[in-house]
Amino acid sequence: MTPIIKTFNLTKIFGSNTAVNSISLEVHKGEVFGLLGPNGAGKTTFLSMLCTILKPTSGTAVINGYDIVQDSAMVRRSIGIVFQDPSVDTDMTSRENLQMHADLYDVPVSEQASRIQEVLTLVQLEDRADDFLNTYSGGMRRRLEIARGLLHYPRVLFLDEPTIGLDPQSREHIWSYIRQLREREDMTLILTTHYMEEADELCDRIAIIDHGSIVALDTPSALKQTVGCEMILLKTEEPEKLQSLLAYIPEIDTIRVIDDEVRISIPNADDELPRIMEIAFREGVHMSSVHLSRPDMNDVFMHYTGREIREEGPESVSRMRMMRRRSRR
Ligand SMILES: Nc1ncnc2c1ncn2[C@@H]1O[C@H](COP(=O)(O)OP(=O)(O)OP(=O)(O)O)[C@@H](O)[C@H]1O
Repeated sequence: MTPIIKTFNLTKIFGSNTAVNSISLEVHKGEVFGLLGPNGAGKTTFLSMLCTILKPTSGTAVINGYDIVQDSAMVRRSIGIVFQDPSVDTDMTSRENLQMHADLYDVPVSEQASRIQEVLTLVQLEDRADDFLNTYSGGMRRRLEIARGLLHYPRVLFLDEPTIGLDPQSREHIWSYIRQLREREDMTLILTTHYMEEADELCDRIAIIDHGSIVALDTPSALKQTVGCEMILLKTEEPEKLQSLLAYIPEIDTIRVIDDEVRISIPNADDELPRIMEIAFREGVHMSSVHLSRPDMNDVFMHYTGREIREEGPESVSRMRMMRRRSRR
């Protein structure tokens, strides 16, 4: 796999605070790569260095073959940025807004009209392209921001919390555009999110950042496997009988009885469940409930950071971040 981003001991220190601590990683071409971490973990600082908004204190990174410090102008041409703060001018239409950005980003004049149409179609805003943005919903504005980040054919698109504050339906739409981008535009996407489900659904690989360092990096399924096994929980009036019937199944890691429940720890619980049900049925063991549980990204996050992301709440996080950014300006 060809890396499109490589970071080498990338570090950012603010006074006595090491916000990003010597991060070295590779992002492959065509990947959707997620950054997860608690508040203040260093995600935005890491992204800001890659986007050439902040200079590293030490270390470096190469994007699309260009060094973020030496060749920052070429890095900027290679990337698109969709950051969280709403930055669209609501007294314009989508088409006018995109036209202005096509000029800013030096999209060749002969290609501008067709490219604008292309990105509008991609985010399904073509029917509303000539309406003023103050008539748009939050989800539509976010879609326009994505379209704008794509105008100049970037090789890498950075999305900071792309669906924060959106309703579930708008979120699903954004997910589907992100998937299409990878397919249609042969693009690499780096996103930060506070939604565990989003990271799980969208990302090929996820890096968990805590206190400025990467504490885990792998595919969502591999990360989940590191934190625990899948479980099948069967309630029955004959738990000991069921335990002895199932005990010989070689795939089972452990099988325990607690009260009226048989608890089976087993990899690939989905695949093994029909066989377990068949044995119980054949031997006449009646079950009052069958429950399948597997570790999710919340368990992974908790395992590696010692914190529950739900406690922080994405909306309050969003507000805090906006306030912080405004106070930095
Ligand atoms: N411009 C700055 N000046 C001083 N300290 C900063 C600056 N930007 C970030 N920091 C500090 O660096 C650390 C990392 O912040 P960063 O915004 O990168 O975290 P984050 O993971 O993006 O958090 P969140 O999810 O809350 O946005 C924090 O301790 C933060 O206070």
